[in-house]
Amino acid sequence: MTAAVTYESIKTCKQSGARLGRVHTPHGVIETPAFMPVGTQATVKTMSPEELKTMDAQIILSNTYHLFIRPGHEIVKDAGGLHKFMNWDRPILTDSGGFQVFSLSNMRKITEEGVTFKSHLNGDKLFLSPEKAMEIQNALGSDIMMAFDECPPFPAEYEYVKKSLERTTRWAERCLQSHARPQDQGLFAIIQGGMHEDLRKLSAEQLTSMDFPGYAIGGLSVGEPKHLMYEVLDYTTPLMPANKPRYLMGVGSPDALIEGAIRGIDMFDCVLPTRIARNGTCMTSSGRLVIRNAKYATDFGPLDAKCSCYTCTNYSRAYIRHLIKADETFGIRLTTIHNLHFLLQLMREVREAIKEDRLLDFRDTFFAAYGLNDN
Ligand SMILES: CCOC(=O)Nc1nc2cc3nc(NC)[nH]c3cc2c(=O)[nH]1
Repeated sequence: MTAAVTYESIKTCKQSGARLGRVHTPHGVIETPAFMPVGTQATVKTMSPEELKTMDAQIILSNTYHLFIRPGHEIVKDAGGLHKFMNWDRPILTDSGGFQVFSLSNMRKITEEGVTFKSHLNGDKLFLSPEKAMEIQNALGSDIMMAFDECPPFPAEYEYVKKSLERTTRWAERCLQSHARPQDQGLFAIIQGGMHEDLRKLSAEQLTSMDFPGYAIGGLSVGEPKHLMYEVLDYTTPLMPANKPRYLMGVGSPDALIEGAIRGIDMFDCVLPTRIARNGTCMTSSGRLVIRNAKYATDFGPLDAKCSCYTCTNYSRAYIRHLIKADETFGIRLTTIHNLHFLLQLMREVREAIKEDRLLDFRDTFFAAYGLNDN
């Protein structure tokens, strides 16, 4: 049976553990390492699909939990699936809903069967299980689905993390069993194990023995210091199959994207660029810029003189500051366009640096300009 999602290795960087690849999916190819803009409720907030294509977003992420709660996966199915519903014909990855339940819902009860929780919208009592998460993602018709997992809190007791990862493995097995359309949808498993090397190894061994088309690293970017996240990556990515995509969940600051790519990660997602854009914080090549700052009131230059995005080509800091202060939606659109373009452009430059075996040099240059040289 042809797998819906396959990984093509193009080259590895001679200077680091980074690699260039292509992820082939039913809705197109993704050049990796790649950043995935997050479209939680079937939209990357304030962006049209055409604008996302203009900045060459290759794949977007949407949330199973949110679409299950509203409008309901049956409606999306009746619309012809998520691609049709949101008019996006490139790849879509949907998460399993696990993380949202743990991070959004206040009341929840975890059992072997699944998770009972209250809707964060109206308090309705709801239930998610591996089988339910697969039913929803099948209805959405995403190209890459995530196995239903538990992301342990940080910090968490060793014994809790061990029991949790073993249940995540049993849940992954149940996802495989209930996968209705493996020929149309790739199912990625999620490696857990907290900040413990032996538990990460245990989780990786259990999951890679089940031969999923791709693997994610979960349980990170949950409040741990960045050096700890990099340490976990140092000993976890080598445990992952080299011929399958490696996806690091919830990671998206510029420095973490570069450090993750250096450690062999292929795919990233994060709400950061779109979330901080909504309060007027912009990523620029010389660090973060908070546009509300009074000093930009008469600054008629672009957000970033080195940026070629629609926002930097046509509008000034003064104008964008005015719109954000006036709570004008167009202001949020302009900062969102810029932040997404910034990260997508960064990944293009990372791929170029890998091609030329100079990713560590690129990191040093980028960090010096971005103000992250902490060595
Ligand atoms: C995106 C796929 O998500 C899942 O299905 N489970 C899952 N999601 C996570 C999302 C995360 N976001 C962050 N930081 C912002 N850390 C995350 C961890 C997980 C996870 O372990 N498991």
